[in-house]
Amino acid sequence: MRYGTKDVLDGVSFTARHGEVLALLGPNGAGKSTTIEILEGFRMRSAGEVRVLGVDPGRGDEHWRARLGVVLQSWRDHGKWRVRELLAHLGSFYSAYSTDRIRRPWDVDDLLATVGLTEQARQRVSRLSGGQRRRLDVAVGIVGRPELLFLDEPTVGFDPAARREFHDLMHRLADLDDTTILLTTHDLDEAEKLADRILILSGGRIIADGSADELSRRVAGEAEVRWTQGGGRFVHATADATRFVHDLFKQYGDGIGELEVRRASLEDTYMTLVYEQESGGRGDAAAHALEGKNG
Ligand SMILES: Nc1ncnc2c1ncn2[C@@H]1O[C@H](COP(=O)(O)OP(=O)(O)OP(=O)(O)O)[C@@H](O)[C@H]1O
Repeated sequence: MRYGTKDVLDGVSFTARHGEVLALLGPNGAGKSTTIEILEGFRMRSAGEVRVLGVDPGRGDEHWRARLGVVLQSWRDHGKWRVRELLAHLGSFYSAYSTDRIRRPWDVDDLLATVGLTEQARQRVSRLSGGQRRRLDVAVGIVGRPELLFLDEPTVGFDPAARREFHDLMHRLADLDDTTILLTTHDLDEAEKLADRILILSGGRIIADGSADELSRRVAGEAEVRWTQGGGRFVHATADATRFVHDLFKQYGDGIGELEVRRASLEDTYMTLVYEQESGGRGDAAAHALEGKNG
């Protein structure tokens, strides 16, 4: 993707498998929204090849669009509508695209309960709180029972309970309905909890692609083992924590207390990779190492 003379995406290449949850991470301005907008068919790429549900998004028709769900970063229309009316209205668009396998749209009362807006059903959209508004955005995105769902920073403004409910909903969509989900987030904890696979975009390129575990193991390498023994506290860094703990118990048995194994968090991994890329250092090398291991 090129804006004017500036390349903002370069060589971005990935495949999402059916029913997979993918999180797109990266610093501000990395190109996450641009990537998602190209896949949604909202923005025409300058070059390259894209297929979404088998179709080039630049040429997607209404039938194709009805199979997608989109939750945008900020969506501030329809303030005068009441919540239930708005969902019923938007849902009615999808009934023509109902199939034997996927009944469209989602029953409105079921959907309201699912996103936790039953009590607000008769309220005007303009009177909702920020978090309730975001729940409505999610409801709008899934009312057509999409096969593929795009979410751009879905949980900004959610309280911890709403965040957890949202994570449960995403798991349900992916596990029960086989929905493929692509989301962007700046919340690394969220990415770790939700995503089967994480893509890190930095400077318009994908610098890492793998599960949270794979990324932390391959990049940071070492885990930290802590324990107490004979009144002392110990810390040891090792690439093979399982074997180390096994040997530790073999040697000291019941003498070991307060055992703790800490892998590098996704945040550690993310910071390392992005720093390497931004400093023009080993980012590419790390990405290639990952690609090689992903095989
Ligand atoms: N319409 C546009 N015209 C010119 N440049 C643009 C346009 N839209 C985005 N850009 C530039 O493209 C780059 C990628 O922007 P994008 O919004 O995709 O990043 P992002 O990763 O989603 O960032 P954020 O985390 O801040 O939402 C940025 O440098 C931005 O300034």
